[in-house]
Amino acid sequence: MSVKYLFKERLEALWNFGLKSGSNAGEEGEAAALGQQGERTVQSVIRGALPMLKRAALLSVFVNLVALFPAVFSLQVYDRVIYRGGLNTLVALLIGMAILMAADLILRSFRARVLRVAAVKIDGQIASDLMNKILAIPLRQLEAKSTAAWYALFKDVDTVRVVWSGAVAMTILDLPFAILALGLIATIALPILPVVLAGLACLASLAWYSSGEFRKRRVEEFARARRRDEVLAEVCRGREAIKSLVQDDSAKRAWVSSYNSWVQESFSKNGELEDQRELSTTIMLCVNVAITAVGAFSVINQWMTVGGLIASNMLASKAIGPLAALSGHWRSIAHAREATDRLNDVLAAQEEKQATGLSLPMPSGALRLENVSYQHVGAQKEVVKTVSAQIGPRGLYGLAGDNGAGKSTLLKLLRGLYEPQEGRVLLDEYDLSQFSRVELSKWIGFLPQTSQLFEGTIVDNLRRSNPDASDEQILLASKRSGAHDFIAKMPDGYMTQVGEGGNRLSGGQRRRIAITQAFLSDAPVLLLDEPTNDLDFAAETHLMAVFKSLATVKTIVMVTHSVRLMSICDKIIYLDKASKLHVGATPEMLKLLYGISVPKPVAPVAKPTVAPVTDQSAPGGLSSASAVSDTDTSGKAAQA
Ligand SMILES: Nc1ncnc2c1ncn2[C@@H]1O[C@H](COP(=O)(O)OP(=O)(O)OP(=O)(O)O)[C@@H](O)[C@H]1O
Repeated sequence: MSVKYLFKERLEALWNFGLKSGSNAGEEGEAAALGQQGERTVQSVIRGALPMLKRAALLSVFVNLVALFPAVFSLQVYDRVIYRGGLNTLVALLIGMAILMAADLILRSFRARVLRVAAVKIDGQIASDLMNKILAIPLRQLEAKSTAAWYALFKDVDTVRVVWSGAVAMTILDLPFAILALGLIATIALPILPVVLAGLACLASLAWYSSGEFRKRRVEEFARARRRDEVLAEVCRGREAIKSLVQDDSAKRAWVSSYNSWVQESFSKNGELEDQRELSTTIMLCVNVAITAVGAFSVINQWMTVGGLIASNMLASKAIGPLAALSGHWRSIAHAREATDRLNDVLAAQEEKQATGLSLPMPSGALRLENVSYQHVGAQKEVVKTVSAQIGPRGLYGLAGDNGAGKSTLLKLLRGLYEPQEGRVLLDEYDLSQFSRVELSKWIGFLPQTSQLFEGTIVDNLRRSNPDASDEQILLASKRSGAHDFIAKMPDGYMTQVGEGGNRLSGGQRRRIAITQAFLSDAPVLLLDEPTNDLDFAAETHLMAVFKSLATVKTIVMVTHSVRLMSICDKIIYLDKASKLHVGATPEMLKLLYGISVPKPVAPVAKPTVAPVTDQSAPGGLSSASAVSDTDTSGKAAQA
């Protein structure tokens, strides 16, 4: 290693004050973002940043010491240079001050840099812990808060970071040095000391008076700002409904009400704060005037020098400045404390089941509900109450029931997304509650009721649900869902950008991509929530054949209100209003429920457009090229 390199390394270490270089700090943040850090609280993250904060405090010692020198300089200039005509002394003092000013600049920029790195560490770790936590919290807990409330937690991270590494931290670091300035005043201008102490007492009372929110542990303005943001988020999400159903007035009313509530509080509180700020400025001015008056009297009586008067005026602002600034920082501190409590609550929240790590054989796909009950957060009663049923292995099951009967909830219980409060859900002999969500995804494919795509290309979205999927698997799943037809016709094909939430695609196109995602799993169980919603007749026809074919090797349970779709099911599971499950063969159930006979043929199941699917446990499974033929979705078969 060359001397030059060593020197450079030492210099970098000195510049970084023993911290890792900027790029390493980034890597640290990245590692944290990937969830490689253990569980934490906000306090433990701050403790982790303490070495940096201590370095900033150490630098503050030097910064504050250097900051006393201009006063000493003035003292020397007035008392020695002017009275004795000591030009040489002036030059020497000027050189000394130039060196000190340069040192001051370097120390300040070091301190700012150390605080910046501390900010990255604090923000990076809390934000990544929060993100990991949000991803690990059970769906039930996630649903208990609004989207905007989860989003606001990241603003809380900003608040904590700013307080610990911004102006508030600097003020707190500067506070103890008021004593140093007072000591110097006592040495060079003792008669001035009582005036400064009186000023300090006034400012301390003001700081105490203005700390109401800090003492109450609540900043009302920010609580109202969060409510305003929640309304705003809802208005933005519902923009299509607002436009098409002309809900402008109600949207505006909701926004105006939340906005007014926030603005009223903000206006009155900020008015109070401004008054306090003005008062502290007036107190400081009064202190200056009093110092000059008392100083002049003392100089006349030769109790102190003119230099002492000038210097003590400068020192007084050093002594009382941080305390004056503190009155303006209380709300930030109070807000940071509230934010810390909120973040700690979330960081301590119970997580989903961790992976067992066991490599178990693929189940056959037999689902069993044993006296399962489930109640949503905030609901009055159970939506599913002591239900039992045996589903599969293999076969196509239609899950029917009135709106709000609990079908989607039941499907999520079967997927292990909700854990029953009573009873068990079993897949073969395994209780689902022992496995992680990721482990279950290998056994159970799922299609949610609403299709949610994310910004990016079609293929990015497909890979989200199975990052290991090969191009062939993606192609086959797309052909199976019927998505390939429209994707292939797009100018950018699978690389087409879908836009925010998939808004550049039609509802039916989004649905087909969501179905492709479900098909990308090689699981023996497929749970589909209203799969053919938004689909045209031909696409539904195509999928009916696919489902029928897949059901020879998989257990498929689909929630549906479509009698056409129900008619191809082997069995219908009906969830009634009293949360009772009725399972029966399709013809009998359709007659019983809707008073209709199965129209024959409803779907072209006699001549499937999908080749029979081989046992999915065999290598290839869904990806088997023979499983799907290039399907005609024109609906000709249905018309036949
Ligand atoms: N996240 C939730 N928090 C609180 N209550 C919920 C939640 N999700 C659903 N519910 C309630 O549970 C009940 C069943 O909802 P679910 O979505 O399971 O019904 P569904 O049978 O699928 O209805 P639909 O046919 O209309 O889709 C409804 O009364 C609903 O209000």
